[in-house]
Amino acid sequence: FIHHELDAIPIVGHSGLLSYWTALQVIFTGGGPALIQQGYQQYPEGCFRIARLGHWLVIVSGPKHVKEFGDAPEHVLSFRGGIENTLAVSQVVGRTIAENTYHSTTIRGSLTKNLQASFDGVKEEVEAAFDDILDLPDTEWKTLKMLDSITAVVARVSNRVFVGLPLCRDQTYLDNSIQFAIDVIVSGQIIGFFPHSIRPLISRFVTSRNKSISTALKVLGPVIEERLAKADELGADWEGKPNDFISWLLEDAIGEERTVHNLVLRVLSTNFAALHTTSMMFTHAIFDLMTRPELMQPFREEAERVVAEEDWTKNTVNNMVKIDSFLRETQRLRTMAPIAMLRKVVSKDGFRFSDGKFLPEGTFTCIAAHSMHYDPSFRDNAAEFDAFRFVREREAFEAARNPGGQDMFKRQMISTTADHLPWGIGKHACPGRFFATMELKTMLAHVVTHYDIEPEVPGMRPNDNVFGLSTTPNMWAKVRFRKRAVPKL
Ligand code: HEM
Repeated sequence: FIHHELDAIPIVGHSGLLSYWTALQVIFTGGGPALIQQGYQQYPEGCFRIARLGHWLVIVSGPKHVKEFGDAPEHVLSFRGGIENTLAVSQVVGRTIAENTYHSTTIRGSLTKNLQASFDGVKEEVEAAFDDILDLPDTEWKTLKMLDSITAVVARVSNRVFVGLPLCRDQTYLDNSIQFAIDVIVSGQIIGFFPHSIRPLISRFVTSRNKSISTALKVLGPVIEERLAKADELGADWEGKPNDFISWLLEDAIGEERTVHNLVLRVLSTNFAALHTTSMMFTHAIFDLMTRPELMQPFREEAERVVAEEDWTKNTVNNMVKIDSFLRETQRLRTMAPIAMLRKVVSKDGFRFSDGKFLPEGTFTCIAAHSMHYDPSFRDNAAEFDAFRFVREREAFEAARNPGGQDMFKRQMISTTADHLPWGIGKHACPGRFFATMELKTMLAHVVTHYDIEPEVPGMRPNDNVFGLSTTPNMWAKVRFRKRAVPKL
């Protein structure tokens, strides 16, 4: 905890020996979000630090700092360094994944370019997955554990594009992909408590990841083996090649990445990044919708109108502006953590903001995203859930005679701005956000047109779960679903 170069940065919580007490409180008592909010109120445009076990975490706020933070290159502010410290990726998943993130390029490039082409599969899988997983044969109410049900739907829909049919409906494959992420987080955090020098030793005892990797090798391995064999035999563009994420990965994979083992790890890692993030976000959206029943009708009307105009296409989903605004508002208020964009300063010259604030090499740092989202200086009634906030902002841009201009995009779900950080911003902004947005909007349009929903306890939004510095929608909460008598779409 002694790091004199950080002396200029104020401490929130205890300092000295008692800083361990603060660090333990953050881990075990759920006090992290309140501590960060307290720091933010004291230093809204600046930075402060809180104690974590064994190091300080410098928390930065204000759009100007955020912009400079997001633009900093990897060799100065390292995304990988941040993740490695919390999840020990190189030990838990493997060195190749930690050192080479080419799958992010495939996600940002090929997956995004193929959204239109993937749409029919996504739509079909949304329908089939909700049918199978909610399992509502008639129009009676059924009470469902929401996060589990939604995770099961998201796993199927995402994997329709990642690995295609029939594997995207294979229960062993799906359960394993969901479990892999949980294994990584749990074992990564255990290993992360130990100093780097003994992590390889500790990781031998934290073996669950080996189990999920070997299961994935059994179920997904043969599919990848066949694709590699076809590419070797018939060339990269063989006739009948499926248009899915495995094929796109193979187009980008070179050298040691073209082995079954390493490609299986890439698909697992993509699932890791995609499944729980999307499921938690959609569960939050369901909680927000069920406690605001007045939103059902406008959403139904919008979905029915745009589909009537041009049937179901990716473009139809783009035109659902109310649903887009609602989901963006859910994301704004229900961040996955009080902080975002964890980084490690890896340049030996440290990192200096333009106003002179300095972070030395080795510092862990992040943004007070949640507090910024709730800050009334960035938006009116910031603490209030306003489903149509971004519809109005889009209309205001149109009225300002800038239709289709850059500003229009700034209020859409996919866009990142320095005061709206659910996807991060800058160099590492989520590359899967275009896919996630299409998936989430299609799912929500499907839910509102096919079901009625109600909270298990009338009017009550379940409280979030807080674990250290992460928050999730309530994992145990249940929601009542009923098939609409006459589904319109
Ligand atoms: C609602 C769903 C999602 C949310 C809220 C979300 C959020 C984020 C955030 C906050 C980051 C980190 C930004 C940073 O630290 O600067 C990130 C990174 C990432 N996300 Fe997402 N994500 C979602 C869905 C997805 C999906 C569907 C995929 C894959 C198809 C994906 C792939 C990734 C990858 C690979 C990275 C690392 C980027 C890099 O290496 O630079 N995400 N995401």
